[in-house]
Amino acid sequence: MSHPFEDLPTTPTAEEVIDKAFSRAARAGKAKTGIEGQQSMLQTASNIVSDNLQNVVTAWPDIDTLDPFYVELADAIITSNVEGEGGIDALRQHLSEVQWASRKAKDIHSEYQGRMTGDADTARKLRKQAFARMADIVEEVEDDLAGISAARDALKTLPDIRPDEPTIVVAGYPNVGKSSFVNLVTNARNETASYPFTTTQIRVGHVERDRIRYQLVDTPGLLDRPEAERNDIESQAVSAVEHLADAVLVFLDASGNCGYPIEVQLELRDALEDRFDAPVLTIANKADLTRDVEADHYMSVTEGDNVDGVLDAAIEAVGYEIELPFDDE
Ligand SMILES: Nc1nc2c(ncn2[C@@H]2O[C@H](COP(=O)(O)OP(=O)(O)OP(=O)(O)O)[C@@H](O)[C@H]2O)c(=O)[nH]1
Repeated sequence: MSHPFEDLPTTPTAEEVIDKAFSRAARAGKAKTGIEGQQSMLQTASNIVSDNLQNVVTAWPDIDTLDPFYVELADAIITSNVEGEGGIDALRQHLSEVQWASRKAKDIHSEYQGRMTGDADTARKLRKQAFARMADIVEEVEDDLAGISAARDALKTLPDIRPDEPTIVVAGYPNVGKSSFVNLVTNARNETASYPFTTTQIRVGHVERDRIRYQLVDTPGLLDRPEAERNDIESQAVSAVEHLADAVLVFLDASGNCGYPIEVQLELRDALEDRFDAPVLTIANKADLTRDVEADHYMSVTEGDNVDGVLDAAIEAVGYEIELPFDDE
């Protein structure tokens, strides 16, 4: 399984839908003459419009049944990446408008089909009228299709984050060694995925212990600054990450090499401790340079000192256990 927005197909524009419908209809019309030709054109155009619009809607996962992590993250991503778009509520509205247009194309067909009797000329006139109305309907949802398309593009490259997988979130100020740690323990630089989140990315790596896969999430630009400096979108992204975390590692760099005094790093740690329900462990990294700070664990990623110990502690804090069958007996 991957994330729910990965396989979304490209969204057609209103113009593409209309062009496709009318050119297919013209072809269908050539195969038959008289009234039948006109009826066949109408049937084809209506089917193409209705099906193409319906496909746009059904390609999306049911937002109401998505994990709250995805809903919140998608909302933040659409709001921050798609100009003028009002997040997931606007997306919902776009989808329901397109659904409406799909039904309307079918209605126009049934309305005109019955009337297209009599002579071929009248049938042609009615067919043209029906086409004009169908084109109007599709044009009416032009902005909705554009909105859906933009949301799809923004969400497609979401990293493969799995809300159901036990998750260790790595936090701390920039340059304290978060990505060095994630890259080392997940032992696969290329496994980390990036998501351009305004100025921010989310990096994900995986590690397996006792046949359980853990995901390590590093959110540079997000959990590495005081709450007060975050804008609304970023706060929302943080709350998405809150849903996700089963344990949090806050990295400190007491050497000050990272460029932030230890006091402000400790303030961030305290704020994260307050904010997250999951256990928060304080990790003093760069212990090869100094151990002059109180912490739960000391580590040097570059020296490979106690890196496994920290990972073990995180996994223990997650406390995830597989339920074995027959455990009760
Ligand atoms: N001496 C020492 N240097 C370290 C250690 N861990 C990381 N560094 C160095 O610290 C610098 C920053 O490390 P990163 O892993 O990029 O830090 P980060 O927290 O991921 O930084 P951002 O990507 O900005 O969020 C790099 O030059 C690392 O080589 C350590 O244990 N000891």
